[in-house]
Amino acid sequence: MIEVQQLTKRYGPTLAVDGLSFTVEPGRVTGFLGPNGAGKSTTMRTMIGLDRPTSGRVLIDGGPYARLRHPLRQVGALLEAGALHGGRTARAHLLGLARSNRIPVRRVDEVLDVVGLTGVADRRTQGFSLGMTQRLGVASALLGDPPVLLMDEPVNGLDPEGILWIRGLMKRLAAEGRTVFVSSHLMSEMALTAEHLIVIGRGRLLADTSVEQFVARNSRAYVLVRSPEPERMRAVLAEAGVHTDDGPDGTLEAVGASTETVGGLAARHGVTVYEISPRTASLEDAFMQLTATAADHRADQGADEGVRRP
Ligand SMILES: Nc1ncnc2c1ncn2[C@@H]1O[C@H](COP(=O)(O)OP(=O)(O)OP(=O)(O)O)[C@@H](O)[C@H]1O
Repeated sequence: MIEVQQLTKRYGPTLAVDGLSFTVEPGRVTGFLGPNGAGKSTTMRTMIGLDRPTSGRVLIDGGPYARLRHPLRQVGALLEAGALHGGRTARAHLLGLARSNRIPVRRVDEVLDVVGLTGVADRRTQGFSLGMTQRLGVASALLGDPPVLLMDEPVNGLDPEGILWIRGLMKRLAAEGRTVFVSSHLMSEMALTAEHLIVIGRGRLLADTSVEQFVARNSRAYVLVRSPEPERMRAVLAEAGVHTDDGPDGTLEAVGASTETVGGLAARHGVTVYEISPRTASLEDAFMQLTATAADHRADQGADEGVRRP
């Protein structure tokens, strides 16, 4: 379990993380979402002691990271791809980590197998593609068989096969009872991988919710109506108790009605329509809306303005 308690991190005038509190539970993948610059990487770095909080704290399984006796056996982290010593082979890199962290060396072959790098284990990493480097990063994170895993944008740079692989891996690790905390700036990616979501903007908590609830609340279904007489159409729909919002290019969005209802009403009242089509707002739209007021550019702004609460 990871407990973030009133975490604040300031870099000079920039408030990167602003009084953030949430808990990451074991046994499920928790997605950590926010637009660029929201404070995700900073939060994750403070979790493993790479950044010191300005105030507040993070507890990993009840204690601060600095006090963990065998950090690599308690927390595995994939934070920056590419931070490798290029002259070494993948196997040598993992053996070095295993030895310095008192991890049995047999784990090296096990994790190479898990990430699919057995065939290139004795090649120097400087020739590795981004995808292979990312896989080696995952192998390093898994080396100590840790109960807590942190991954910062793990699908970045991966091809479609690599993306499927990492999604499956994260779900498997969570199903084994581990705490799996994964950041992304893509809602659609998290909807496919995570069970729970922590959404932040400008360093503040915007939502702490199950993916199911987020989808149910935010996948707004409506019928798009294109008509040369939109105001008549709006009046007819209103009389039937159907609320309309303005859509793009003079269209109407009939909320919560079926295409049959809208088409039937138009025919009965002789309103000309060119298009009646069912639509669903995408999760990405919902995420953008949630975080819109919390976009970056905060260095010169008051920290309290414009942030929506869940
Ligand atoms: N070492 C640093 N020095 C100064 N400012 C920093 C530093 N690290 C991060 N910041 C600033 O803190 C804010 C949060 O950055 P952070 O990288 O944590 O966001 P993020 O959500 O991970 O974004 P991204 O998705 O772009 O990685 C940004 O305004 C960033 O410019």
